[in-house]
Amino acid sequence: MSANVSPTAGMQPTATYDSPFLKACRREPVPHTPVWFMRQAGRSLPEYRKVREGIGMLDSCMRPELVAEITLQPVRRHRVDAAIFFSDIVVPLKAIGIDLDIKPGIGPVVEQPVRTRADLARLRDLTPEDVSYVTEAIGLLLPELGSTPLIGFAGAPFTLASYLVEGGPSRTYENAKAMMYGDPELWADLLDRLADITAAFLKVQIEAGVSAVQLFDSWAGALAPADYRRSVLSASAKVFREVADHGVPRIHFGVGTGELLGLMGEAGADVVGVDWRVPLDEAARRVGPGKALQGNLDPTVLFAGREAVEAKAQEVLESAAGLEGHIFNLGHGVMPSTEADALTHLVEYVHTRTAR
Ligand SMILES: Cc1c2[nH]c(c1CCC(=O)O)Cc1[nH]c(c(CCC(=O)O)c1C)Cc1[nH]c(c(CCC(=O)O)c1C)Cc1[nH]c(c(C)c1CCC(=O)O)C2
Repeated sequence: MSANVSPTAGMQPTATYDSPFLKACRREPVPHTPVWFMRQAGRSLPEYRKVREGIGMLDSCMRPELVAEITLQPVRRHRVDAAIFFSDIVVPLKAIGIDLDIKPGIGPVVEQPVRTRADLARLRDLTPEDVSYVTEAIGLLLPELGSTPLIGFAGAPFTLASYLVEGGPSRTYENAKAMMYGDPELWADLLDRLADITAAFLKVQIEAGVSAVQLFDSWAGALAPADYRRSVLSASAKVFREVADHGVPRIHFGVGTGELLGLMGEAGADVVGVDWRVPLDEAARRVGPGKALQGNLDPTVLFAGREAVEAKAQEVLESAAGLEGHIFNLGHGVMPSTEADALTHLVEYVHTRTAR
């Protein structure tokens, strides 16, 4: 049984359930604004670079002890309010047999892109046995984390499709969008398959004991709102619906999604992640009532020195002052060359400034 089942499910609240991060997700009062960073585990940490030496990215995701160690590193060093499970959005695709790799400095590369109806057959259902190393790693992590919540995650159908159809990272998504505009039926079936795989992957993590889940639709900002509504929203909404009755908060995040925030709210998450382009008070108006917000310091601010970091963090806190439920984060992932100490200081700063 997971350590953070809601009291409405008949369980006693636990220290994890009462953590600032989970309280903020539920829009309850918090002792201080909780902080965590997307990509907090990664190349910004010398201890990460050390343990990853000579081990490929995907290989490292399949070694439970290494996954647990890497997940814990930023919690120990920065005292963030949540851990994020060390994995990657393409892990479930690899686990069902898609021939792909994560190339250093490039990202996920798919050997044979998905372009035709026949290619869909390669996307079989994901079973818990396909990712037993994930369940095992979460089992190792929970006792080590104590009351610090663990966030599970998956890639959203559109972002996964962008890698599968393009065959790798893209700036224009021309092949993916060509399928979306040119063969809407095939596109809908592809996104529906990916929604099932994503929901299954999130359920594995929830059953293993994660306290919250985040759906990364990192590249959804490439879409016009009308196309997002017509061709993407229902697949992401299906993922949120599938995990709705598990009692863990669901976070929805994308980059460059200012014009999509209302629709992302409609997709059904409890918390919406916002990048740095839209101030949080304006984001709250766009997302609509009843949802917490997560964000949104520009990750490049961390290169500008302490004074600038504090001033810009203060701006984020001020624009969040009227919100019910704010989780402090960056507007996108930590950049690899970020000074680790700048992140530690930022956590301390937000905790001190918001202590109530
Ligand atoms: C788009 C996307 C991917 N992966 C992910 C996303 C969505 C988040 C986002 O928008 O950034 C999600 C992801 N990938 C990773 C995490 C770990 C958890 C954390 O946030 O700390 C998470 C949440 C580890 C990783 N995933 C990857 C790394 C870097 C590889 C390494 O350290 O060797 C890490 C730490 C590889 C990866 N994987 C992907 C990219 C673009 C890259 C970068 C390639 C590179 O710059 O080398 C695909």
